[in-house]
Amino acid sequence: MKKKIAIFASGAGSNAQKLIDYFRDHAFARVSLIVCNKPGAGVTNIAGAEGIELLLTDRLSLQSAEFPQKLREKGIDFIVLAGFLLKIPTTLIEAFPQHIINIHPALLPKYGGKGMYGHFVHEAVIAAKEKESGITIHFVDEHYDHGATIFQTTCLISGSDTPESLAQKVHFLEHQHFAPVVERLILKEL
Ligand SMILES: Nc1nc2c(c(=O)[nH]1)N[C@@H](CN(C=O)c1ccc(C(=O)N[C@@H](CCC(=O)O)C(=O)O)cc1)CN2
Ligand SMILES: NCC(=O)N[C@@H]1O[C@H](COP(=O)([O-])[O-])[C@@H](O)[C@H]1O
Repeated sequence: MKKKIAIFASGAGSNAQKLIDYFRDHAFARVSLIVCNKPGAGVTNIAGAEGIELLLTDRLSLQSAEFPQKLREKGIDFIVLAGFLLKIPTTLIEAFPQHIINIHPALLPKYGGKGMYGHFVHEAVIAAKEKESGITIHFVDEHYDHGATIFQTTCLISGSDTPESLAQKVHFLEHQHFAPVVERLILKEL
């Protein structure tokens, strides 16, 4: 039986699309659910185009005692956060211990925590005149961007880089590395 991946996303969904493409016809895993808290977000259109079940949620529903059971009933094995902007509650973390991972568009522990998402991250990195940035893939714990690091890789920042050009460099790294890292985690438990 293939492992079932649920992608949690709130935005455009470029990482979700890369994960879906990577695990299409994959030997031992597939993306079977997309969870989103923003009706109309780009990722909801990807769910429709790909014929993948979409579960719309909100802060209250996510925190309900029923939510983890809902995912279990759908046979979800792994939860992958790809630009999801709500805090994952301990109820869900305890229901999926070491099976919830997140990608952050910077080199944690710097530039993480509440308020550090999307363009806010790249603006802070550029404002600090950092010489490099990158991505961090980590397990999710009850705090933002605090769980154990699984993978990190970097990109150089030039003097002419803007938050927008840095975002493009970081997206390139995300699209290259996220799916293979997810695959290696799943492979470990087969
Ligand atoms: N328990 C955890 N939940 C989540 C984590 C995590 O590490 N532990 N990672 C985030 C993703 N993320 C950074 O990688 C992140 C997302 C959002 C925020 C944030 O400040 N959100 C705002 C609300 C934004 C909105 O609703 O538009 C807030 O909490 O006020 C910080 C970091 C996903 N969940
Ligand atoms: N702190 C969380 C955070 O900032 N996540 C970031 O949101 C973007 C989502 O892009 P996408 O919707 O195109 O995949 C990605 O760059 C991801 O690292």
